[in-house]
Amino acid sequence: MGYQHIQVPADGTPISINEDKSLNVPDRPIISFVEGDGIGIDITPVMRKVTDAAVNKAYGGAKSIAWMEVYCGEKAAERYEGDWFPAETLDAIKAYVVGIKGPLTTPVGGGFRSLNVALRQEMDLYVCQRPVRWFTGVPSPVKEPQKTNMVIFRENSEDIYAGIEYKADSDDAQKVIRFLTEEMGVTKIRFENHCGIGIKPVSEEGTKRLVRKALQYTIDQDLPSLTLVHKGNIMKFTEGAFCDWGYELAREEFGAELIDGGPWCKLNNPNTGKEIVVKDVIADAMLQQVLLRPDEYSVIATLNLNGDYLSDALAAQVGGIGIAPGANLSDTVALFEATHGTAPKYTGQDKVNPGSLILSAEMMLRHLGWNEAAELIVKGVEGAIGAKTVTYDFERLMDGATLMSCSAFGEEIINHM
Ligand SMILES: NC(=O)C1=CN([C@@H]2O[C@H](COP(=O)(O)OP(=O)(O)OC[C@H]3O[C@@H](n4cnc5c(N)ncnc54)[C@H](OP(=O)(O)O)[C@@H]3O)[C@@H](O)[C@H]2O)C=CC1
Ligand SMILES: O=C(O)CCC(=O)C(=O)O
Ligand SMILES: [Mg+2]
Repeated sequence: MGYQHIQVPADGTPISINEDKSLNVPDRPIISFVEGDGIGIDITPVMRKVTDAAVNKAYGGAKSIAWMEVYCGEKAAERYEGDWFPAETLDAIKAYVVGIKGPLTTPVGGGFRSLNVALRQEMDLYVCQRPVRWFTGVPSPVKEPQKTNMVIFRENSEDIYAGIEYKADSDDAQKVIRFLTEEMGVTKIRFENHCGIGIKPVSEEGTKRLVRKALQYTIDQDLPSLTLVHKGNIMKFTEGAFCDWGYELAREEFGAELIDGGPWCKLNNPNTGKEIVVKDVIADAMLQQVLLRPDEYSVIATLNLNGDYLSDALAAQVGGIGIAPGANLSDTVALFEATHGTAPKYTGQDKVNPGSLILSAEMMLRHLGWNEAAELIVKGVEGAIGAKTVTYDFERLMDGATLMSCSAFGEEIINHM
């Protein structure tokens, strides 16, 4: 395939997708990566080095990754005459099936829309999966961080996050406001003048495909519960519908039965026979529940914006967004990325924690079925933290720790594999 700026590694082989949607992973798969803006320049090379070291150690050279750089954000704009989101980047990520990305900048209040959200939408990466677990020794603001062990399934394509919004005073905003007031009988827009408008689409199909993935994951990983997190008491036909459709799916597709007349329900794991409870919690209450009673929650399915808030909040409980990994998934394509952003004040200082992106690569290795290499990454991270050789974010909260740069922390991880 001829690309303008993307160099396809001649010695790699593309991953292909089997009819049942499983992956056909060659011994030297081509994996696309976006370096990312801001601290992307610091963490992405470290992630690649650690990943290569884990793969090499696990398979003694029999397997390796052929990295293929693709461009998005500032680095794309430099190469593609100001185009921040080149079409060939999308084509390549899709064509090569599995990729990993550093964070990308999004201006607040104006400028272009989020490139991160655009990547998810363009490839219909409808699941944002963000595991939250504590690594022994990581400084945490809670007393018992080991009790926090959850996996967030955040709907990644709909909600207010989809970016359908109109600027105050624009013709579009005024048109929507006129439609609402004149044709829909809306009387509750408090200030119609100088009023921005956002739209919150939440569909049955969008909800069910997300909850289906979350419940299947709960079954596959033999976990005790799935919690639907929503603000359905206030936003009844969007967040409330998300909750209703989630329960409906559990009952109709997974055979869940009501507990005490519902709406909570339960099913037996078809693989292990263990009980799985499907429950719901309203989003504001959930933010205090996860702090006070974290061990009562396991898998979480939630809408896009709630999932965004919840993932940073939960990450803080287990040590911060320096070690908060994630994956954006469709039924075929997977694009792994950290939970955090570009942390611009630290750009190029070789300072920040590369852990989030490294643990995103760990998820990627499991996605490829390369579990031995993934285990080595976990071992390396645990070892480096256990030895208290850590980056500034942990060092400032740990007694007796040795401050490591971003790249030196990567080396420590490799030394502990
Ligand atoms: N998926 C993506 O690409 C995302 C992109 N963004 C974008 O990133 C930009 C900056 O957003 P901002 O709100 O500042 O959020 P960030 O997540 O970039 O940073 C917020 C703070 O989190 C801490 N932090 C972040 N990354 C790390 C790390 N690797 N190691 C240690 N600490 C870290 C730092 O805290 P401290 O100051 O305490 O050291 C930092 O100041 C925005 O343009 C935003 O839109 C945001 C989130 C996701
Ligand atoms: O796209 C962005 O700039 C922010 C996205 C974000 O915060 C997230 O996905 O967690
Ligand atoms: Mg976020």
